[in-house]
Amino acid sequence: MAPALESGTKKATTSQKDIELGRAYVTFLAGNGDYVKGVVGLAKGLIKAKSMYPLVVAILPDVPDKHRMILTRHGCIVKEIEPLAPSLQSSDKYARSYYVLNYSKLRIWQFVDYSKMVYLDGDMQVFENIDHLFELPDKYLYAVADCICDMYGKPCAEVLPWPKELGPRPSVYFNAGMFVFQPNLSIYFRLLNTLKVTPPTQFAEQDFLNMYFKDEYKPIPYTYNLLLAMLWRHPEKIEVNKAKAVHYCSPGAKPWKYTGKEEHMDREDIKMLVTKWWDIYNDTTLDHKAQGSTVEANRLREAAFSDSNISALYITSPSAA
Ligand SMILES: O=c1ccn([C@@H]2O[C@H](COP(=O)(O)OP(=O)(O)O[C@H]3O[C@H](CO)[C@H](O)[C@H](O)[C@H]3O)[C@@H](O)[C@H]2O)c(=O)[nH]1
Ligand SMILES: O[C@H]1[C@H](O)[C@@H](O)[C@H](O)[C@@H](O)[C@H]1O
Ligand SMILES: [Mn+2]
Repeated sequence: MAPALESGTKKATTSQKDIELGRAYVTFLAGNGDYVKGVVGLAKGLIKAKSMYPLVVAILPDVPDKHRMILTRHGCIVKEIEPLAPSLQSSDKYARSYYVLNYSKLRIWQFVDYSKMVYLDGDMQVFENIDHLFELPDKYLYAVADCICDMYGKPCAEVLPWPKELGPRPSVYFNAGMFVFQPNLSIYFRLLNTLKVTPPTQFAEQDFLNMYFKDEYKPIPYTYNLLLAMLWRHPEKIEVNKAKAVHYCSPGAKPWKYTGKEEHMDREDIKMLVTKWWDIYNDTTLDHKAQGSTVEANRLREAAFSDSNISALYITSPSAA
């Protein structure tokens, strides 16, 4: 069963202790294109939702200085990572050619200054506070099922094909655009070693993570990662107006280059969600807050972790599970 998640049950108040717990959101940015707009939008969305945790941006070396500075100005903590790609060759094509980049996402398991993180794709937006996700019991990987009609029964017709090279199909396939996890160096090195002997597949690191975490994965409600395709695939499973986090992942859906021309993109609900994204992106009052509260929270957090002994203590802290 998906664990109960109630935003209303825990009162969110920022304190030094919360910062010391080493919690942060994390996203991923590659290249010099306009995904940086997605990350800025996300940073502002988290501020608007009054999240008390900072946004770390794991960037590849090809992100230009100009973009790094924009991110810092919006209160993000920028951390450069090395590119990572599978060493084995495969004749399979990726579903989209750039998906190969996403294997670098596995580097975030090395961010052990943080005890728990919520990963969000740069093409996601947060419309409500989701800080309570950090309260989920340790030791599991939490994510939203990717288009499954019956979470505990048979996958629906549109379910993504499971590559047979990766062994038995997991009982539920999750979307890797959002997940709750714990950075951990032994898991990190195991991920890297496993990648060395795993052929690349259509959905790149998403397939890989589904394979690797199939026994630790726990589904959480769709509201934490509303894949736009759910609007036409399974409207009965979602409540679009109540979505806490929306994932603009369908072709043509990226708000910063939305034209409405691609298939499904002229739907009224899509237009509404794209407008909501722009409202946050264009809201300059959220820039002002980025200069104040979030930057200050980040400063305090960095100060809390400046003593490596303290951070080592958190890394080994016992599981609440
Ligand atoms: O040029 C790029 C391409 C991607 N990204 C980053 O990589 C993330 C993943 O790319 P997409 O969001 O375009 O991918 P989709 O959401 O369409 O695809 C799904 O499948 C992918 C398979 O690799 C990933 O698992 C992804 O998280 C999952 O939601 C982006 O959000 C962004 O954060 C960049 O920064 N620059
Ligand atoms: O996992 C996939 C992937 O994220 C695609 O980019 C998206 O278009 C699909 O809707 C989703 O099921
Ligand atoms: Mn995405």
